Amino acid sequence: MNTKKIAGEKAAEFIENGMTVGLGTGSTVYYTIMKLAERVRKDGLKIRCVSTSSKTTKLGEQLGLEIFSLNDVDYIDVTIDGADEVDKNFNGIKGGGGALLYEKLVAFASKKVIWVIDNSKKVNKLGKFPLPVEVVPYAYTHLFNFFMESGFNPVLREIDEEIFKTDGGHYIIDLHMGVIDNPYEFSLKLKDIPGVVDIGMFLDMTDVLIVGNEDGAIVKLKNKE
Ligand SMILES: O=C(CO)[C@H](O)[C@H](O)COP(=O)(O)O
Repeated sequence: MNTKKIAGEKAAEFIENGMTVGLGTGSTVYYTIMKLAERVRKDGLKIRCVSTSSKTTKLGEQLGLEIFSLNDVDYIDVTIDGADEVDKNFNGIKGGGGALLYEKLVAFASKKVIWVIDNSKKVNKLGKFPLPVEVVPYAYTHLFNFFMESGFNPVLREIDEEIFKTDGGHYIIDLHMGVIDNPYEFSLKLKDIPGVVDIGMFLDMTDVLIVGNEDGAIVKLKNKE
């Protein structure tokens, strides 16, 4: 049973004619994008989309979805995205796929944010998943050393032995912290460091969580059981 598919496809049901839709990045929202493209093709669903990464733009365009730049829309009705881990308050860590900055910008411009995950992503406290920090390349060695001295166990993200570059032209340093006891305080502390562009901690941004299980999708609304 593909629980990512179950969650991803369920989320597509939240999209209605005429909406502007934020398309997240990753292997779960992939199924949402496939389903939306199917509805556009078969049912004549009319939507405008804003993408969170070059990867998603490529997929969306291949499937015939209309992709607009974030600056060309006034707002986004609903954004659907994945997450790497999520706590009971719908706070989470994202950026495993390296798209955290654009994902956060798109979420911020959205009236509603839906996350699609499978059961394995649920945690009591954030921090098991390494926290991605997007940094300016100009200063990355200094930031890396600072994180090292602070005991944050930094790892510079590489792919095929090359430094990974985000769509925004930045680098990512993943912090292997373990449990983060006060995510709000820690988030402010990190974002205050010169050269940190953004971090993969998404606090108070998500309204709906869709969890894919063997038995189907569970839809949870924020602050409701
Ligand atoms: O934040 C992300 C990309 O930057 C993804 O949403 C996150 O990594 C989850 O991906 P997947 O659905 O493939 O597990």
